[in-house]
Amino acid sequence: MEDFPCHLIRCVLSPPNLTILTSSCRNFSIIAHIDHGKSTLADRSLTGTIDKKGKGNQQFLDKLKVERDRGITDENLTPHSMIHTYNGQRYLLNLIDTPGHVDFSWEVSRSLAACQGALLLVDATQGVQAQSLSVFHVAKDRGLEIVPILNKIDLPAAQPNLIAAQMHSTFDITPDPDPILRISAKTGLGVEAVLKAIIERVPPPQILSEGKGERGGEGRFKGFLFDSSYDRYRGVISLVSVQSGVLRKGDKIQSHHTRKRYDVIDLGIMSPEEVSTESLREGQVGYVTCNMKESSEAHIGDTLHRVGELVDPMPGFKPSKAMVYAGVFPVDSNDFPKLEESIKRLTLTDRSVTISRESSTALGQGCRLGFLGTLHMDVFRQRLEDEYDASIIVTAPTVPYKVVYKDKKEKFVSNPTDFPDVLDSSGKVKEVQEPIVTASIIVPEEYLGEMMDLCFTHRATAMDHRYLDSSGRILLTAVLPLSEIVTDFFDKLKSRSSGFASFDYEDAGYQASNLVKMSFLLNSKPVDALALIVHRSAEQEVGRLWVKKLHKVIPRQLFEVPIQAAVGNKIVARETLSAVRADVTAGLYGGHYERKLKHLNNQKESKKKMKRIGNVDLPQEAFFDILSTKNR
Ligand SMILES: Nc1nc2c(ncn2[C@@H]2O[C@H](COP(=O)(O)OP(=O)(O)OP(=O)(O)O)[C@@H](O)[C@H]2O)c(=O)[nH]1
Repeated sequence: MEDFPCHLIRCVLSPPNLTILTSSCRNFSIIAHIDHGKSTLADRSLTGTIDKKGKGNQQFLDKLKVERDRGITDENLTPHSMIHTYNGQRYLLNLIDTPGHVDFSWEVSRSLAACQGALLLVDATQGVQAQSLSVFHVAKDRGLEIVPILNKIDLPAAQPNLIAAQMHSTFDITPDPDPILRISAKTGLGVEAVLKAIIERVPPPQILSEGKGERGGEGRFKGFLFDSSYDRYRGVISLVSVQSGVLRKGDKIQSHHTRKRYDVIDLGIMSPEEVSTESLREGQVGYVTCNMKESSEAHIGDTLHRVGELVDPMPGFKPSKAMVYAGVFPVDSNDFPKLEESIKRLTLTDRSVTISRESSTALGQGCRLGFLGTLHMDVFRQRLEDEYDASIIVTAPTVPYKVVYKDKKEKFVSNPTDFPDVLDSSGKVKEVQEPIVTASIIVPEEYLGEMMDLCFTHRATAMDHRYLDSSGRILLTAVLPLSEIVTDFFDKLKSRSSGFASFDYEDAGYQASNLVKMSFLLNSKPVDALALIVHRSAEQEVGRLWVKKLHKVIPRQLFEVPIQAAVGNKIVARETLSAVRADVTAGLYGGHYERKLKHLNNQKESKKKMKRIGNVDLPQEAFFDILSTKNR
């Protein structure tokens, strides 16, 4: 029998001598759109009370503006454990938090991998939003038991019947008997039924009996590392879901991925604060500290085992994949060490950001950062701006393009400077592919036209829409190139729908595309830092737009400067910056007209010469104006 003593849970939450069967463990998460009541329900169900100061409200206030605007919840995944008695039997309920946005799909799926069920929470006044829909799909694909819940039914504006119908059709729920629970997390109405549903509907963790361990009788220890955090004094704190066996203090463990070995210093459960226990057993979810110094050593999705007791690793481990890249440079290049330090400090708590150094002739030394998505980038940028108090230049985001060669080799290119020049002339390149996403937009029907138009102008394909309910809310889906949504798509979506549209997207792989590298020439000389990758159909438009922008910010020179946008050898757009006219005849009083003409002709000649050999220096401010995403 797989019993385990819960020494410390017992002290905090339950009577002495408590033992719990693995079959009485329930690991679940709550998936919800921002403000639909996730924290309130977690507080209410796990502690039975709501902190008067309102933990939910605290989180509400702590949230970065960008997180609120874009509709995501805190990306800190902390499990909470509690004991609940039902029908005379005690159950250990582990709530594993999940980020609400699919930018973090990798984090969503890793935290869902540690669960067997998910509470799908929908606000009865707001209805289903795009974020709830995409996280729902991830949970469904993982085969989790979904418990649909309608929250905030106490509010006068609640429309429980209408929203329930919306949930039936959107989530493909059979209405008879209706599995949707109707609750008010705030007043506590119906919350008891939620706990009952977790116990009755969510299956217990499946114990994978690996070979017997050295301790005989216990299966081999196998832990799934699904999150980690960093503490200045204790190093890396890993959150682990125990798949089989037992882990105790002092055990020697090994990472399957890195093969590095560690000594377990402390372990325990989260209830909701860390509560140290003697052991973590199969079915349990808890924290482990060992002598792991760097957060980069904790690979999310990795399998941990006891040294010398090999186990089959958990399937599907893949390191996080950056989907959006941007360069970050200090405005004053002397500040680079300080900027790098701030970035490193931030990545201690957000390991999904990739960093490499980048140097640009125009902007000096900087870092190239890779993010999971656009929102992740915006959140990181805002944190960086808060942390690092000098100005930074964040270059326009790019996505990782895939260059496929005729000899079947593939190369990922995320910096336009490395993009092949003119595909046809090299002869080696077969095609270029770009990442695409499946986008979902939920919007009232009167904005459907605007939304379709927006998608069309961003190269959408496979556009489809359907009504979610009788109140006229529509789900619009489309396949869009990721590069089209990394800049200002979200802002346009919000302004063209008067703020009513909610938007989310999922990775949909790669697709061949007619992409070209656009270079910009100042006085016929290319400026590397300005190169862009654009779709062939937009080359004229983008070229014209950019030369106009450059024309505005480049200071006039003593000679005329052509500003050109080129694709290969073809100039697609041009503006001419006129010369500053120095009045060379100003000092000539009287005299013959031909004397003046001679001076003017001399000036013309020397300007021609200057133009031939002259370099146009772009001042730092001009780069700031042009490259900064804020001005795009
Ligand atoms: N009237 C009413 N208000 C509720 C209910 N549940 C939550 N709220 C309120 O809705 C707001 C958002 O609730 P949260 O629990 O913070 O929502 P959340 O989904 O966790 O949001 P984030 O933490 O920001 O992601 C708070 O002001 C809550 O007090 C409910 O059942 N009824």
